[in-house]
Amino acid sequence: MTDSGAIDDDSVDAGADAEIVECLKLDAPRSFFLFAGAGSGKTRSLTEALKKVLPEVRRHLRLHRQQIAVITYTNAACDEVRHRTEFDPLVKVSTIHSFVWSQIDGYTADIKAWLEQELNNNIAELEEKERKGRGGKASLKRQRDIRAKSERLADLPSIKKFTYNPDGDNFGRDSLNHAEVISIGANFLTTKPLMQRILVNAFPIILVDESQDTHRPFMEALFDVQCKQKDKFSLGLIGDTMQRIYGHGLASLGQNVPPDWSTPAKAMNHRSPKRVIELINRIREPVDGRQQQARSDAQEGTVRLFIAVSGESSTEQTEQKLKARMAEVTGDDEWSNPEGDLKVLALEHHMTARRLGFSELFESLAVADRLRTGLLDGTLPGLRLFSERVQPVIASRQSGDEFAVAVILRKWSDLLGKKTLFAAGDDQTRTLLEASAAVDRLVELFGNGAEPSFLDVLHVVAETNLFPIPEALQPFSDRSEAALFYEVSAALADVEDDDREELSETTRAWGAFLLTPYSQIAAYRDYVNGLAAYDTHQGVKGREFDRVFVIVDDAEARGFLFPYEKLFGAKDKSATDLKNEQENKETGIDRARRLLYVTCSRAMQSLALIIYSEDPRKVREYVLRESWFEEHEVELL
Ligand SMILES: Nc1ncnc2c1ncn2[C@@H]1O[C@H](COP(=O)(O)OP(=O)(O)OP(=O)(O)O)[C@@H](O)[C@H]1O
Repeated sequence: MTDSGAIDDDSVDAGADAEIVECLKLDAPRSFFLFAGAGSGKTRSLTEALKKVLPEVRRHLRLHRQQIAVITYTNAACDEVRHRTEFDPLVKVSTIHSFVWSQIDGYTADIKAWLEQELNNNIAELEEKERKGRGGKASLKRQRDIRAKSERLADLPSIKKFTYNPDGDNFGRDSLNHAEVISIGANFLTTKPLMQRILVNAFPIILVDESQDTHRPFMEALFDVQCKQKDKFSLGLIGDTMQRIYGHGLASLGQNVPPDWSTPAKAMNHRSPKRVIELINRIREPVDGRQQQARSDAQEGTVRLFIAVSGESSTEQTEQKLKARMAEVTGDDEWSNPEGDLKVLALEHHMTARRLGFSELFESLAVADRLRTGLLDGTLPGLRLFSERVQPVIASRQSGDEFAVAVILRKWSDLLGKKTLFAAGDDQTRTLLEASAAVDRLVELFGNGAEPSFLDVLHVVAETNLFPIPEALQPFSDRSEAALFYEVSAALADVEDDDREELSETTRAWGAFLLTPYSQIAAYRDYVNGLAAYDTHQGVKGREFDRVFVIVDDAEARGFLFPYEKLFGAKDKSATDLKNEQENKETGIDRARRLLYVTCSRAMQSLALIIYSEDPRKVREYVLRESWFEEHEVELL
């Protein structure tokens, strides 16, 4: 080892990779548990092991029509593993939800039986609570739930096949929700020996990446399968308990690893510079004492903690100044370059929306539960009309790129659809001119510095038939602004039963959205397409960036799940925290510490944190006492 804590031999963990390859022998399979810190190359170990093993097992897998299953946390992680394993068809890479659905899809009668029992149990529980409980809001909610579940129960016999979309919302009569799919998969695997055999015959090796956050019931089912089928099956769990940031993970993972499992270990961090590794080691130390070493060629790196008074300073201005300050202390201009390669992380989406300038758009739609997932992943048709059709066509016309205008219109506009062009026969020129004039009308909306609302834009699209209007927006396409207010408030006033209430919530959300400035669409589009410099603390799990700027502001985050102020010593622990600590139960402070570990460990070169605190001095004292930072690395604003 060198003086600075770096290890001379960067291949010190090669033994772990060899151990994993050994486990994946089909004639003598062994399960393994690879749990190692951030940036230790876990994903890389997984893909390298696959590359080594595939040539040896290819013939066997083909002959027995088998595959190796890799379960990852996000679709992006799936793409990464597929890419790294060169899209080998013998490796089935999927997210947990799509994997489980692929196992249970088609077992309609069994799903019906499960759901019938589940609904009956739920209804009985609710009725019992209703008998014991008092009236008021909770009772009304229980009654609504009982009605909805009873209706679903009554509908069951007529369902021919269940539907499920692993990547979206599932609200249809015959659809299953995400939690149900996981529970059904876990239940079938533990209670139906045939399902276990089918699984193991299809996938003699299952590797689960980010297993610390993989859904508890399914993890327990996999342990059960492994225990019963260990001579034919290898289960590989990869992850880091310190990076468990979602409530649905199996908290006890890693505590009772069966003695016949292999437990390869990795000690090196290949991602971060020495100073960042020192910091994340300090943050981790009280949890499990695991410490990482830097590579021999690791840079020194820079970390800074800025502390501001919460609620007092304009965050945008403060953060701009701090980026400039980081450029100064690191000598790296990318920090202050507005187009620079920098990732800014805030806890909640509304915090990033505010900083990127699409707060009104975001807040108006985020209130509706049914719209939230689509809002965050950019799949709401009502928004895509603007983000994927209107916005690009206006930008192309404004920049004089007529080729791009034509491509967008051909792809999305009914005016240039095959049917319309065919019907126009020899008169196609007129149709083309009509479409072009419609685009002109859109562009005119922005003349003389005007700032149209989404409703103004929707009106032009509807009047010109430029693009089809998504269902959610159809009720508004011929409403004036005044009528829209009336429409939305009328829908609200008419709340009576469950369905109406849900409908009115979405209607109100779309109505409020349409009244917000259209100019916010560009920033929103960049954000959901991953092109913005901002992301959330949870959203960057598994990823890495040269420069990372972490924003911590409990007041702005509005939540209670990650109380950073308590973690940083600015606020005292509550009586419940102390009681939980005594009973060895998880506290919010534990959760905040793990999330902080995840965000800080993304940095490949330099890292800045800004904490907006009610008591900056206490924060400073705490981080110095805990040796997270040195004096010169902490700046009070
Ligand atoms: N043996 C190695 N030699 C050189 N670079 C490596 C090695 N292993 C991993 N890396 C690099 O280190 C970085 C982190 O690797 P990887 O993303 O696989 O880590 P991880 O353990 O999955 O991280 P995390 O848990 O923090 O998401 C990547 O840039 C990867 O290419």
